[in-house]
Amino acid sequence: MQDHADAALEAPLRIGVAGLGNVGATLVRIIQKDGEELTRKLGRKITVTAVCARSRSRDRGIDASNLEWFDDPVALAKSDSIDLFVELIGGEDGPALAAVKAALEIGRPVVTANKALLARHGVNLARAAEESGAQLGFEAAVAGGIPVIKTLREGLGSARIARVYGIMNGTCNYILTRMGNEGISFAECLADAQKLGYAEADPSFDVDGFDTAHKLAILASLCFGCEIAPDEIFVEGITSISQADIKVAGDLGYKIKLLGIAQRSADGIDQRVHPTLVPKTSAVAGVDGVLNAVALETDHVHELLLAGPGAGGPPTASSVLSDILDIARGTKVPPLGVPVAELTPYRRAPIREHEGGYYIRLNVRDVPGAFAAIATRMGAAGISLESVIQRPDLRVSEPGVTGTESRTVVLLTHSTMEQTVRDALQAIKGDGFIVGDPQMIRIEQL
Ligand SMILES: NC(=O)C1=CN([C@@H]2O[C@H](COP(=O)(O)OP(=O)(O)OC[C@H]3O[C@@H](n4cnc5c(N)ncnc54)[C@H](O)[C@@H]3O)[C@@H](O)[C@H]2O)C=CC1
Ligand SMILES: N[C@@H](CC=O)C(=O)O
Ligand code: NA
Repeated sequence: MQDHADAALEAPLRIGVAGLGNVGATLVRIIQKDGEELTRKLGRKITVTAVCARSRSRDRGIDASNLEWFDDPVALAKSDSIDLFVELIGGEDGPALAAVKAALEIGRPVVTANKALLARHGVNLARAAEESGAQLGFEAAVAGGIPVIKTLREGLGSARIARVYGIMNGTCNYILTRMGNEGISFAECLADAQKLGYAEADPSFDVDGFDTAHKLAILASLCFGCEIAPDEIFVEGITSISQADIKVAGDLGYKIKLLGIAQRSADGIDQRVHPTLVPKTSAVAGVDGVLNAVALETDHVHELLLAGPGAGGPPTASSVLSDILDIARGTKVPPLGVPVAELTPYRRAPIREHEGGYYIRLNVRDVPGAFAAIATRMGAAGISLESVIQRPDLRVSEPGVTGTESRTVVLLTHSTMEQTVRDALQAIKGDGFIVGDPQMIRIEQL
């Protein structure tokens, strides 16, 4: 009791928030609404005293009457009128970078949800934080509301992690889930994800896989103690996934998820992001809609799966708030789990050919000899097929081809080297028996 009474006498923690969009405005609303309860929990008052936003007149559902307004995020970051700076502008460079750097350089704690910024500049920002003794929190940057950064920095601090994988983009998971469950088009699902505040300002970061890659690069650094290396990641997005793929995969016992996977090997670290067929019985297959899941395979606790909301204003703002509370409590942790000098240079595992099963969808011309030619190419490459399915009911339109000229054929391969599959498909395409490009999706037996 006495401790709390003493702590209540501490000066309030004055927070400055730059960026009052979806996450920023939600954060301010939550702190304004729950302020008294937070103060009771913490034994110290926390309050948003200053903000920086593009428009002063927009109604964001917040009480702006006592807020100091800044037009320049760097001026806010450096202002003596705040104790902690929150960056919710977004973007890997520009004002977000300038403001975060400015705050850290003067020893001011920073909380950000900006994974693009951290993937690109995380090591330098962690170094700046270390040099000035400032704390840098970014729980919201990876898997929205799931406390995965805290788990890695604190809970699993001593574990050796062999592999981290998961669903790390709420927008893509939401799109794939609704396309599958409701048969809605990709474009309509994306528009809804945007309306719900899940998507990035530029949604191509979501659907082309780069947002997942940013998060994976940050996770890989925390898991493996290496530098952050977003450019070393193989990235494939979900824009080529059709209703037909989701339907056939479902009939074969799989769901399609956009996974990020980072794996330690004797030669380095392998990181990849791509749509993946996962068995319906796997834990990640049950993670639908805007939910994310991160699986951590460790030496002692084996597999740990953390699941929860991956995007949206309230869960993201709640992760920002939990970083704020940690900083208010005086928790001190190196941003990347270890001092920057301890990070090992990122070493990409040599282009080890990916080996696994493949889902291949072809639009096969309705002419004699087509199937025999495909089977011959597969056999010659030594690719063993688990199943071959003809789906005349499912047509994937290709420019210039009417429905009756081709039929959808799906092949599932047994474990094969990726290059072998690619070469065989190239040869099949060269034979002229298929229309358009083959669809190829990796299968993971999780
Ligand atoms: N929306 C989500 O579910 C999640 C978002 N994030 C990250 O949180 C950050 C914010 O995301 P959202 O709120 O969704 O984006 P948003 O686009 O809704 O909000 C960003 C706001 O910053 C403002 N802004 C731009 N330049 C500015 C400047 N120079 N000064 C002041 N304000 C400026 C924009 O006008 C906008 O209102 C991004 O880094 C995003 O990647 C992270 C996890 C989840
Ligand atoms: N656009 C992102 C937001 C959270 O990081 C997503 O959809 O996951
Ligand atoms: Na998180």
